[in-house]
Order: sequence, then C-alpha cells, then structure tokens
Amino acid sequence: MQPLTVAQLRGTWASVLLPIGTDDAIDMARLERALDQMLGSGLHGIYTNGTAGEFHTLSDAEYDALHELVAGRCTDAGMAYQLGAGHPSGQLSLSRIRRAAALRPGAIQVVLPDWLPLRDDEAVDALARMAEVAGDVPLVLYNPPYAKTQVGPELFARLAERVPGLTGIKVPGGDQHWYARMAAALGDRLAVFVAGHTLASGRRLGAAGSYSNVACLNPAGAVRWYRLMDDDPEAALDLESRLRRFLDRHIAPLAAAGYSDPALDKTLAAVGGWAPIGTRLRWPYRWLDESEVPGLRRVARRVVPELFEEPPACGA
Ligand SMILES: N[C@@H](CC=O)C(=O)O
Repeated sequence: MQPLTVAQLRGTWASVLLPIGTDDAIDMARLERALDQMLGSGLHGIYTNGTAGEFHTLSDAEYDALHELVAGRCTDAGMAYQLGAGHPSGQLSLSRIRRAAALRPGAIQVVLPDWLPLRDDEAVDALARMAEVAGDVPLVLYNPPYAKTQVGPELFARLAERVPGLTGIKVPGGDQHWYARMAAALGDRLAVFVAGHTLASGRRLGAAGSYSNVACLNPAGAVRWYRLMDDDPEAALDLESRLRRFLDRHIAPLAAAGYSDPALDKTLAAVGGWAPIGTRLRWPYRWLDESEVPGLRRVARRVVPELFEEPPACGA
C-alpha cells in the first residue's frame, strides 16, 4: 500500500491478536478466522506486533509467516495495514524493519532499543537509523508506559524534526495539560494515537486515533463508536465514561493482580466473543481462565450495549 502521511494516519486500528494452542504455538487456522472478522468490520486499519500481539515472543520464522499472511490478506481485502517491527534489541529491530518494509505496509511501528534507557541523542540516533532502513515506509514510534526510555513532548518534537520519516506516535495519552504540552511542542507534525477507551475525549483534544483496546473488545463496535464521535459527540462521551467504568471496575483489578497487557487485551477479545482467539498467552505469561469470561461479558453487554449490537460469533 501507499505510505501513510501524517494527515492520513487516523482512526481506529485493531491489533492482530495471536490465538495460542496448548503447545504454545500460534494457531494459524484460528488466526485466519480472526482476520476474516477484522477485515469485514470497517476498521481504518489493522496492525501487528504491538504488546497485545505478543511481539516480544516471536521467533524470526514466526515473525515472517505472520507478516506475509497479514500483508497478503489486507492487500487482497483493500484494508490498510501497519506492521510492527519492535524488538528490545535495536540491532534485531533493524532486521525486522527491513523485512517489514519489503511487505509495503502503510507504516512500520517501532520501539526504541529497550534493555538500557537511552539519552536523548541516542534516541534520535536510534530512530534516524531505523527510518533509514525503512526507506520510504514511514515510522510510528510506540512508547508505552513500560518502555525503558520514556519520551516526553520535547523529545517527540526533536525526533519529529530530526527524523522526517516519523509520522506518528502510539502513547497512552493524558489529561488536557498533556494534550496542551503535546500541541505546543509538536503542532501537527505527528499523528498522535492514544489509548482506545479515551478516544472520544482524546479526539476533542487533538488525538488522531487509536491502536485500540476497544477494537480488541469488538472491532465493529469500536468503529461504530468512532463514527458516533463525529455524529453525536455527547453520546460518544457518555459511552466513554461507561466504558471507563467497566474497565476500572472489572479489568483494572486484573492488572493490579499482575496480569500483563496482552492478558487484558485477550480477555477483552474473549468478552467480545467475535473470533476464536482465546485468552491463552505464550510462555511464560499467565492468562485469565476462560471460565471468567461469561460473567465479564454479561457486565460489558449491560454497561456498553452499543459495542455489542451483533451477536457474538463464538462462545467462551
Ligand atoms: N497497547 C496495545 C493496544 C491495544 O490494546 C498494543 O499492544 O498494541
């Protein structure tokens, strides 16, 4: 596909989640079924290899097989796609960026080298080299709260200035002061993507879109909510506050109990029940037992029914 410009980088993007078998291998048949659902859901795009996509567990062979599959299916369906090439080792990232770029995604998501925190000049150097390897495919810098190098508005601005190939960032977001600092530092030089469940309020403050946990819950529902943000902003904000209540009361305690982000995102997908992904994670991470899902689903369907207009495709 064509490289995505800052202005084109918008909307609700859904993570490819990996169905994992009891042998710890990726179940490609179930993955195909999940892709079928995602490709028919009206998403702005699909991406791979976020934390939710368990990028930190993939061998090179799995990385290549997954990316050939996703790039091929998206191209055939006319769906926009981004490929993740993050890796805690900068050297291994460069190799993944090179292979991802050959599959012509709209952008490549990267993380900064992550074993040791980087000085600002090292972060600039890392991203500049990644952009050089990506060639004409733009980069989106993924900087989650657990990244060793935390990038603030001023460093994002410096990265945008020094690395023209950087078009977007994927960050948790923040309060109105955070958005004001980001706007002052960046202007409209980068597309800012924030946490999915904050998108209705975030778009009002300048967010361009989300790599969305709401799309984990229900891809088609997340798209309907995005449209509601334009058609009826007050109703979209009301949905956001109910969604935050559900997450605060029912998902945040799982995080507090030590479940990882992919465990939470896969739990959301199981609650949505739109594809046979399952809650299982790859070794050594713990996942929520599927027996917990029906109770969570009952609550979610009561609190945010708009996200579940169609019946679940599969049961948990
Ligand atoms: N943080 C996520 C977004 C989905 O929940 C990711 O790993 O991409």
